[in-house]
Amino acid sequence: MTDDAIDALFRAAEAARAHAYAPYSRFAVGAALVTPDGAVHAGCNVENAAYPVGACAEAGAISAMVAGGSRAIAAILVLGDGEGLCTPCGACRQRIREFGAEDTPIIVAGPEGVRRRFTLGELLPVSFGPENLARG
Ligand SMILES: O=c1ccn([C@H]2C[C@H](O)[C@@H](CO)O2)c(=O)[nH]1
Ligand SMILES: [Zn+2]
Repeated sequence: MTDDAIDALFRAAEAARAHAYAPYSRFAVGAALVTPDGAVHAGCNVENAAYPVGACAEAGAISAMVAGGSRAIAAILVLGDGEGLCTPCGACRQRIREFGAEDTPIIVAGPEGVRRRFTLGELLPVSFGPENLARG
């Protein structure tokens, strides 16, 4: 990925994160993904008074992608907060798996910029995906 492409994802995640609804955790997250044809979709976390009903930023970005007519993630960037790495939770790794590939970049950022790059294969090894259900 070019620096410009990563920059565009960072800015989209930043804009989405500004709208995060996280009154309970006070941990705002933004996520932005790019499809193979270059479309960028973003999402933020949306919490709920019934805590388990809250949704992650990555889930929002993926919903926006599917609603926009795309079904492939070329790369995804997650922008969190704090000192640590805001890597996608287990459920979101599986959500990314549905539309990604082993080598799909998952870029973890903080407010100051990119912190670390992973691939989906690193974060979700030996995964189960749509191919497992393919019938010949
Ligand atoms: O990758 C992550 C990690 C956490 N969260 C959200 C879920 C919850 O609203 C808050 C604290 O876990 O951050 C995300 O949206 N994405
Ligand atoms: Zn998640």
